[in-house]
Amino acid sequence: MGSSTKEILTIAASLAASAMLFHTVIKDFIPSKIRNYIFKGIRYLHDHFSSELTLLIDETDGYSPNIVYQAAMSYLNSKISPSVKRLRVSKLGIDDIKFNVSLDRGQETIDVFEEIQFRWHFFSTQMSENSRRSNKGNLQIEEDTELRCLELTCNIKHKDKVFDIYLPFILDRWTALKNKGRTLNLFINERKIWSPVKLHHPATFETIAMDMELKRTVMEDLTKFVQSKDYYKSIGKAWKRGYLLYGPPGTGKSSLVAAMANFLKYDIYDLELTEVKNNISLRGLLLGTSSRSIIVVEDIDCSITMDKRDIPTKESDDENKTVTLSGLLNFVDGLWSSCGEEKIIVFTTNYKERLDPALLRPGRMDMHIYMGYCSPCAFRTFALNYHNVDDHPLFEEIEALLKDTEVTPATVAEELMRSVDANVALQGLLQFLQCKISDANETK
Ligand SMILES: Nc1ncnc2c1ncn2[C@@H]1O[C@H](COP(=O)(O)OP(=O)(O)OP(=O)(O)O)[C@@H](O)[C@H]1O
Ligand SMILES: [Mg+2]
Repeated sequence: MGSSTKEILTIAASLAASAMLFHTVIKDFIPSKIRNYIFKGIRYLHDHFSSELTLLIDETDGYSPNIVYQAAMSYLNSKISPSVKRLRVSKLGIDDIKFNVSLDRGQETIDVFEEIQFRWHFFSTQMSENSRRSNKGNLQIEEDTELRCLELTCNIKHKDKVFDIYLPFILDRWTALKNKGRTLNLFINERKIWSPVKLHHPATFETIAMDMELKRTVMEDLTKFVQSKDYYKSIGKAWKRGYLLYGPPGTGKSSLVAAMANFLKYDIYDLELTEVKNNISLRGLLLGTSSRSIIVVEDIDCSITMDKRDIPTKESDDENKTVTLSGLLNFVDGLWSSCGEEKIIVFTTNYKERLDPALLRPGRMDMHIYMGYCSPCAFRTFALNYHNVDDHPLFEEIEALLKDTEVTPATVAEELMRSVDANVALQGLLQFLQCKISDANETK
């Protein structure tokens, strides 16, 4: 190629690039139809003359999270170039030494890897779903959805390196980080998309105060589950396990879910059913959960109307209007979960007796775990964890009172935290229990 031709191409490419920049500037002033028309022309010019390779990495691949996107986001957070002018900053716990810094939408950063320059651009588009129709012609969803995307650009001559070295490197790094347990995520459903936040729940099986035998059974059950891939395959069942945690408020059900996640190094998907519009959205969300995760539906008795599971006269109508128990149970039975592996589903409730029998049927939830009022054994766990005390003259009296009254572990924990001095804290708990019992006797 002659040098003048090269110059022309360079000028054309930079003109196209400036025009693309122009596009972002004019987007507030020109109607979207005209803007898209102009933009298509500009993009054609740019792609035609440019020697750049551009990869678009969407946050989701259909319904499933795109792990290339997740890995790249995690990688970029540690690679933000000093010239970036808009950053998102967060800190989850006051004890966290570092700030979590990430790119804001619309920002670009440069990463140099093996002397090759890679340009990353983080942006999002608003997809209006007004016009999305099901194959039966029904309007499915009327809301806007934000689609987040990363754009990776480099010289086209590095195409092989991008696919053979750079992206695998980013993915390996992410897998290593995840396995170290540093990046457990808690996903929360916002409309039809899962949003991750870092899971920083300190609960572990050591800190959970519950019957020792039951604790051991749960831990063994989980350990057996993760080692049973071949077993599930051989019996033709989806590799998943269901737990129903029930008991009064403040007995540690949510804490146990966090302990399970920390024990297995699994992410948690906290499924808020009241945020889900219909079975179609529910299906999308469930398909969007990744393997090695715990899906939790808290207070299942409140979040789904039990009688909604009756088969509707027009099933498609019902699918569009509401979330039904049958929609959820289809998943529990493995119809959709067979798309992913190694999943645990947990339902929690304060009122097991209010649950639909369909949910309690043998074989549906593999284990029913009762989280009850504070037992002497649970109290000893708290005393050890909070005050490093495994024996004390007041233990006998406290344990005798705990057998006579119903106090939640949350209340006992609160009483024991009132003082850093073990003697004072235990004395306080004793007085609290004595008052509670004498109040109860008076009202009889
Ligand atoms: N069994 C327990 N072991 C350890 N800590 C507990 C236990 N139960 C309660 N706690 C403490 O009490 C707090 C509340 O407990 P948690 O939220 O797990 O209860 P829950 O059973 O999920 O309540 P709810 O039914 O209201 O959701 C926790 O932050 C934890 O510190
Ligand atoms: Mg809870």
